[in-house]
Amino acid sequence: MEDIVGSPWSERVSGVLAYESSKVDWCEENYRHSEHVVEYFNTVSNLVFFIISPLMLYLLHPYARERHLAVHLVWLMMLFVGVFSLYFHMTLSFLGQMLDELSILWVLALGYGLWFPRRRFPSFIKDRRSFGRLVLIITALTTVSSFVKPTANAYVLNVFGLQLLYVLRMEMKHCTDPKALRLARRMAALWVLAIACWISDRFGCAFWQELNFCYLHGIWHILIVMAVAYGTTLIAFLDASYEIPYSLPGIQYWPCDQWEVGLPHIVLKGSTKLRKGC
Ligand SMILES: CCCCCCCC/C=C\CCCCCCCC(=O)N[C@@H](CO)[C@H](O)/C=C/CCCCCCCCCCCCC
Ligand SMILES: [Ca+2]
Ligand SMILES: [Zn+2]
Repeated sequence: MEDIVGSPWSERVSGVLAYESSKVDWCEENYRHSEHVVEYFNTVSNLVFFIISPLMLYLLHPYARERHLAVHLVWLMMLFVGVFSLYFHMTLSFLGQMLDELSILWVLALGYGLWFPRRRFPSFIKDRRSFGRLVLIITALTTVSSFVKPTANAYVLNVFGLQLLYVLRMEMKHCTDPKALRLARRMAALWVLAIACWISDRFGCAFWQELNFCYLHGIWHILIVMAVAYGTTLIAFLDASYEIPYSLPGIQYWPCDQWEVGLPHIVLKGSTKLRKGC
């Protein structure tokens, strides 16, 4: 028994679970508010995932019901990203870092598989099913290679994020709906603010420590979840306009549509019975 406990394998397992076993450490001072939570504000700020994800699941339900219930997996997985991100900042463990980063990778992959516009598929891809398989293979390979140099993972994810924004920009070129254009501008503004916080926390920590303001990574959590809420609604709107145009998709804001304040979502103004009858 002692042999098993003392084996290199069990040492390795407890190593990856150990507090501060990750090589990544954000600007916020460690153990400032609690001896059990390494980065307190960075941990607590993940609550935004648990507020926004259920709301988005509820708000996108009419679109998901009409298009495909698998759409719900995106915000269900965002809940897991929130859990893993919370665990990572609470412990700064290597396991926490990998769960946090790999869950983001798989949400991005799911989003690509579900929503990547059909007309932009590579020429050798026939349908969405084959495209899904290609995304699955690339994601599985990226998952394995993420263990080679874990400190590079976050940068790779940001490159995937940039590619996603490029696809969205290309798609918006054909869009004339003023509400969708405003939504796209807001999403871009949120993303720019979010990434500025992420980079500043990573590379400008000495400056922020002088100002005694080390909360930028926590603010990134809040802004990026809002950017994803705006981005997924925009992609869902474009997808519905091409794939289920009879449903006459529109964009509305919850709780206040008049002022366009809050969370955006899709409303389907067209009759779905019409399609089923034809
Ligand atoms: C046509 C494709 C549609 C794809 C839709 C995909 C929707 C989900 C996209 C991204 C999920 C991002 C979740 C962010 C969680 C943050 C957790 C975190 O802070 N982790 C850090 C460590 O604590 C880690 O260093 C962060 C790494 C960088 C992550 C980069 C994510 C890129 C997000 C791009 C979002 C653009 C907005 C538009 C979304 C539709
Ligand atoms: Ca820290
Ligand atoms: Zn984080």
